[in-house]
Amino acid sequence: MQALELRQLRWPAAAAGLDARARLRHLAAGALRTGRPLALWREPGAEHPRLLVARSLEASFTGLPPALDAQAPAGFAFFPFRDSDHNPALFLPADVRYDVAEPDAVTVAPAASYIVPGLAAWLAAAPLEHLAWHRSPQPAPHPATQAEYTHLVEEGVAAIEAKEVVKVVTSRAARRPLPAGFDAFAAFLELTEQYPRAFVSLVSVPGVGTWLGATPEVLAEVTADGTFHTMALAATQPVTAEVTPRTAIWRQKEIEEQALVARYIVSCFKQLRLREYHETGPRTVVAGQLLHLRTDFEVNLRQVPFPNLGTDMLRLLHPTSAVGGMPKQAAMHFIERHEGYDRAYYSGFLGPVNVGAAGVARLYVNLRCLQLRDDEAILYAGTGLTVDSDPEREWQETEMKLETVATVLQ
Ligand SMILES: C=C(O[C@@H]1C=C(C(=O)O)C=C[C@H]1O)C(=O)O
Repeated sequence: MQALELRQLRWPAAAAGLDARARLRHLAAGALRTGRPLALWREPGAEHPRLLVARSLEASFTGLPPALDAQAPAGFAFFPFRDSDHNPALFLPADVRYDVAEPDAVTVAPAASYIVPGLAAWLAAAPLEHLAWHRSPQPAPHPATQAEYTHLVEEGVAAIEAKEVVKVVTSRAARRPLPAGFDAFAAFLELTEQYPRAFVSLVSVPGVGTWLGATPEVLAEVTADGTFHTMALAATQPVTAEVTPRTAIWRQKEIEEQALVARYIVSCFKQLRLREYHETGPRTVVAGQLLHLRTDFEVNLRQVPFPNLGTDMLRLLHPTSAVGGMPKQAAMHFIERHEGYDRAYYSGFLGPVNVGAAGVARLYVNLRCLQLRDDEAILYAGTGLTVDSDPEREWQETEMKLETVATVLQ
């Protein structure tokens, strides 16, 4: 039904000289200029990026995590680690869509028909050189020194020893200067080239800020063939000449850490009384320059009496024990008391719901990301702790994770 109401705008003759990526950039520039939220993303394995522009910030505020079913509104979810006034939960309605795979059309939803005249004029306007990305009005978070992070890890290990938590994921922010002439749009395209298997995104929202990242972690997916998918991703080591997915050896600590995440997912299925899931793994997978252990969970939605499984699982899963810990509430409490900075949208989740096709949703954990500020970027990374964690190693692990997105700052 929805498709019938969508309106297609054609690019005018004036835009004939712009290729699809230049058009993508031009549409993003228009959204920024008119103060609208936008999301650019490239799904793992997909050739082309997509763009979604919401008609307004007000229309993008939301409460509950999105519903993952074919009848739910189409849009792009952008959720913080923890909701707050500074970091609102957002669902950008799919008011304007552009898919580089269909370079000649721009699709406009009925709710945004009032912006059609302005948009049509913009399509014919000359492209801008410089894009003014939305900025967060919040102060930059405190970047932890190695001594501070060591202390945090020690406190985490002590909390595990005291049986306050079984696992906790600590994290930190790091500040890096932006190279001269840094262009976030070009950086987004660079990440899509460098990490073909990651979910690469650039989200910019007025009053909220601009985030760029390349994440390896699916939170909740519903695909066109009616499959629900989630994963337990944890444990980290660098790829080297000797250590590849085929040869990697994992320590007991890492195996246990990942198993806890997998067990948490199974406990969510149990809570919903679902038994018919397929579990594959754990396997060693590559994410950029890093290796992780991953277990995949799949449910054939056509064979189980759970029409809302995707929606229910999303609400149970976030924040997963891969970014918070276990038990969930105790780990969240530890993080709030000890971490000493605002994670904002790092380790939240993001992704499209019903955008490419109705009934298809792809939500990812927002990892390996940075927040863009006036002349610097804030990078974020965390590590899952267990009773055997060594602060020096955990620091090194955050350094390696920061490098994934830092490649665009060189
Ligand atoms: C927390 C992060 O990553 C998560 C934690 C991991 C770990 O502790 O080994 C591995 C993958 C992710 O689930 C991050 O990238 O910041």
